[in-house]
Amino acid sequence: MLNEQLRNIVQGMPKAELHIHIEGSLEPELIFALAQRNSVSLAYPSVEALRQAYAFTDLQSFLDIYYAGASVLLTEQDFYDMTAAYLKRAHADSVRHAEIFFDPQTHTARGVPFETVINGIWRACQDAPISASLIMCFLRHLSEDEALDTLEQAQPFLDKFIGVGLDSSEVGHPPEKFRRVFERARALGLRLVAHAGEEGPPDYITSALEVLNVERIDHGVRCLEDPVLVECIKREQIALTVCPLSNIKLRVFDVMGEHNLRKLLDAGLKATVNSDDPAYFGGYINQNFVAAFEALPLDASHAKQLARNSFEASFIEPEQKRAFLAEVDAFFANVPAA
Ligand code: HPA
Ligand SMILES: [Zn+2]
Repeated sequence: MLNEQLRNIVQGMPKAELHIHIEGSLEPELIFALAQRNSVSLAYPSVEALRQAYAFTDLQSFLDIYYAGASVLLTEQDFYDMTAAYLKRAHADSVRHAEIFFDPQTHTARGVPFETVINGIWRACQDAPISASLIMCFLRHLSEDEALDTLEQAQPFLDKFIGVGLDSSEVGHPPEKFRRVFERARALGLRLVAHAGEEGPPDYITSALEVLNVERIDHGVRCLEDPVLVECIKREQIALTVCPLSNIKLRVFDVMGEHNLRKLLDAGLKATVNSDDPAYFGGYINQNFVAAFEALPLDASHAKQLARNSFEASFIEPEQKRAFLAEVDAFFANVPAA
């Protein structure tokens, strides 16, 4: 059991969340409520039955259920309600700022208009108790032409999102498949991130950096297999948005005690802790901190480092960033061991 002082520290410290798929925050109860509201029929008879299906063996087995869950989202209000619920939950976890992924192709493929998706999510961010911005992800199992088409559809909404990312099935869909669309996004002034090195090999991290020019790597835990890559990530101060509970549920590591979060920090890498898909992986951001700190040799000094990393790695304006970092330092001023 985590001692009470350390638990209070990780729960109360100001933090940013940089790796959260908004569709992955859709709780089974809300899936059922939206299915009823929209007269959508579900393959599961009850909330409990749906929750029982959340036994994953790898990334793909999760994605199949995650896309099925998202099928209840039809109206702007649905997207608003889902996002507002996450933001309220994040606020309770002392999250001051969130950079939220959304997957428009999951919805446009079902006939939901692009503007319905982005307007609902964006409006909830405007009404939120915390600072929040959006990152539009391309589904890597689809073609680059489809990603280019999505970026085209997004052009009238460039004031509503700050960057683009790459998610969904990793192995067999290397970053270089999306070179042109990332080049185009960069020319539009968008920030760039990509999932790499979750299930995929360290080479995918290298090509996300070298071919796509991403500024942050989502997951990236497999980087430790390649010492040259580790040196590069360290030199360039590339942040890794690590998701401990996700990595256990999707069997990237067998048990939390084998997670490499402490090793990433010891290697001097700017690792952060995030929830990925909290409704599916058994916990929001603070539960990720608690689970990792319970199983690994991490103390108050690591908590402070992780809180600072989360703001340093964020895409907020420098002045706001300095203010958040000062808030972290003030919080830890009363913690002797930090
Ligand atoms: O963890 C993830 N990996 C890849 N794609 C995803 N889409 C939602 N969550 C994930
Ligand atoms: Zn993810």
